Formats: sequence, C-alpha cells, structure tokens
Amino acid sequence: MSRFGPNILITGTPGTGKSTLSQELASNTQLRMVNVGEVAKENQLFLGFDEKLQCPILDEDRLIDELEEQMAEGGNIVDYHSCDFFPERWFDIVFVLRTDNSILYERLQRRSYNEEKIKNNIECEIFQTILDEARESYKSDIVHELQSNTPENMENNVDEIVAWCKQWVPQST
Ligand SMILES: Nc1ncnc2c1ncn2[C@@H]1O[C@H](COP(=O)(O)OP(=O)(O)O)[C@@H](O)[C@H]1O
Repeated sequence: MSRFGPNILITGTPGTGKSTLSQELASNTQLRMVNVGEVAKENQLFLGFDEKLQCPILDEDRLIDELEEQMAEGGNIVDYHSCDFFPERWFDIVFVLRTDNSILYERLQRRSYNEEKIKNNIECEIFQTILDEARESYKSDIVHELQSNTPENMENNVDEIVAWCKQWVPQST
C-alpha cells in the first residue's frame, strides 16, 4: 500500500509550539492534523489521572488502535508531548521543538499551570528528555531538533517542513 503523503511527528515539551506549528503546516499542505490529546479526549482513551504531573494518563494501546488506519493512509501531522510509544513505522520524519527556559516558563505561566507543573516541564526541557526519547525511538537521520523561541523561528520551521513535504516521494509500505 502506498501512502498519499508523509506522516510527520511534531514532539517536544508542552509549550514549545507543537500545536501552533502543526496548524500552520496543515494550512500550508494537504496534510491532516492529528492532535493526540484531542483524539484521546474525544474517545475517552485514558487510564486515570497522574497527580504528580497533573495530567490524564493516556491509554497508549487504545490510542494506537484508534489511529492505525489513518496512519496507514499517510498524510498526517501528529502532535504530542511524548513519542516513544508510537510504532516506529508510522513516521517518515520527526521534529523535536526546543525552547529556551525563560521563554518556556512565561508561556507555561500564561497557561495558568501551577508551579509544580511548570517546574516539571522546565526540567523536562533542561534535560532534553523528549529529544533523547525521540533519538532512542527513531532512526537518528529522521530526527530533527528545531528551535521554537520566536515567531521568526516558527516561520522558518514551517517553510523548511513545507519544502521537505514537496520533495517527499510516496513509498510502498
Ligand atoms: N516559535 C514561537 N514563537 C513565539 N511564540 C510561540 C512560538 N511557538 C509557540 N508560541 C506560543 O507559545 C504558546 C504555546 O504554543 P503551543 O503551540 O500551544 O505549544 P504546545 O502545543 O507545544 O503545547 C502559544 O501561545 C503560542 O502562540
């Protein structure tokens, strides 16, 4: 079966700009946006609530079942703050967004996260947890780190990814 477009994973710490970038990409390409958090909410794909991280616990197996068919068709932009549980075969390319601590701190404060949740997310960014996770989960040549501090960064990231999509050639799976 041939995919009609590439599958792109946009990952990174909350607040680094994943959903903004995904929306921009979706409006500049033929690709569909898959916001994993929203898919999980719509289908109630949760196992409970993580008190420490102050967020719902995703039922990863059911989420994968839910998206499998759509991913096999291709042409998806998946946005999520973690990446190690997706099947490796799903993605043609993986982007990890990175944001400087002070900028990220302000963005998370604007979301009214409590101090504990902000601290956990800032630590996640300092220790480049998601970048390491992506490098461990996917072939190194498809994992790309992108700075996401300024609107100019955002614009460049959109331009680069749109250009990459244009040269993408359908592959048999
Ligand atoms: N590169 C950037 N430059 C300036 N502001 C940004 C950038 N990326 C994201 N933002 C802003 O930061 C906030 C969080 O972005 P969002 O896309 O919701 O992050 P995520 O989906 O990773 O949680 C939004 O208010 C967004 O407008």
